[in-house]
Amino acid sequence: MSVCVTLVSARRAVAPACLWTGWSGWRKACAGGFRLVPSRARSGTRPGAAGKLLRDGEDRKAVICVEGNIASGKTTCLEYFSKTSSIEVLTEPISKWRDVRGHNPLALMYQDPLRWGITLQTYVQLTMLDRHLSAVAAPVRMMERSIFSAKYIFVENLFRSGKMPEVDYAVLSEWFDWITANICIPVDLIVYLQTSPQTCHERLKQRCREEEKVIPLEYLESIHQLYEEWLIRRTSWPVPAPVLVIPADHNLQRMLHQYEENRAKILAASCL
Ligand SMILES: Nc1ncnc2c1ncn2[C@@H]1O[C@H](COP(=O)(O)OP(=O)(O)O)[C@@H](O)[C@H]1O
Ligand SMILES: O=c1ccn([C@H]2C[C@H](O)[C@@H](COP(=O)(O)O)O2)c(=O)[nH]1
Repeated sequence: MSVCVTLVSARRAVAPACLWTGWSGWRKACAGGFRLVPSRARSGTRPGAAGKLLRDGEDRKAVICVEGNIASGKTTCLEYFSKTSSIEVLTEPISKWRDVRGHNPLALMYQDPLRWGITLQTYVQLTMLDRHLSAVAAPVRMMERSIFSAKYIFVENLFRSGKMPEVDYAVLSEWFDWITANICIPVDLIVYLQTSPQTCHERLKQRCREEEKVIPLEYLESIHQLYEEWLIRRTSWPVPAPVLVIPADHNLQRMLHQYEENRAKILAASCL
C-alpha cells in the first residue's frame, strides 16, 4: 500500500533582532535558565536567534511541532511517539484552557467568541509560550501545536470571521510580535497532519468534548483553509521550520503504520 508523504522545503521566519540595552532587572531574573544570544552571533547559533533570549542548551535539542485541524489526530500521534525513549512529548495545555482559577475560557469562547475570544487567546498565547520555554529533558521534543498556530490559525480565524473586534486583534498581534522579536522559539520541524474537515468533524463528534459540541463543519473548514494557506500554499504567514506533510484521513492502523514509516524523517530533525 503506497502512502504519500511530502517534505516541503524550509523557509525560516526571521523576526527582527532586538539589542536589549536595558531590562537589566529582567535579564538578572532570567539568569541561569536563559542567555541572551549576542546580536552579532553567526555560526553555531540557531538562525534568527541573534539578539534574543534563548533557554540555555536549547539550541542543541530538536523541537518538532505537530500541527493540524481540531481532532485531526495530533494527540494520538504524540501518544504513539511517546513510547520512544529519546522523545519527550508535550500535549497542548488544554486542561488549563478549561480551568483557569475556576473559569473555563475555552467554553466561554465557543459560547460568545466576540466577547471571550481575546480572553482565551491571550491565555493560549501565554501557556504555549510557557510550553516552548520549558526545559527539554530528552534529545527530541514533540509538542502539540505552537504559539505560531495559536496566532496564525486561531486568532486569525476569529478576526477574519468577524468574531474578534479589531482592537482585540491589534493587542494580541502586538503581544505576539513582541514575543517573537525578543524571545527565541526554536522549531526544527513541523509535522502537518493533513485531513479533510469532514474527517475532523466525524472524529470531533466521536471524541465528544463538552465545549466543542457547538462546532459546525464550517468552523473546521475555515481552520483547514488557514492551515493550508500557512503550511502548503505559503501565502499567509512565515513558516518557522521545514514541513513534513502526513495525510491523516486514514484509519488508525494505517496512520500508525505511516508514523512508523516517517520515524526516520522525524528523528532526522535532531541532526539539523
Ligand atoms: N486515524 C484515526 N481514525 C479514526 N479515529 C481517530 C484516528 N486518530 C484519532 N482518532 C480519534 O479521533 C478523535 C480525535 O483524535 P485526537 O488524537 O484527540 O485529535 P487532536 O489531538 O488532533 O484533536 C479521538 O477520539 C481519537 O481516538
Ligand atoms: O489557539 C487555539 C488553540 C486551540 N483552540 C481550541 C480548538 C479546540 O477546541 C481545542 C484544542 O483541541 P485539539 O483537539 O487539540 O485541536 O482548543 C483554540 O480555540 N485556540
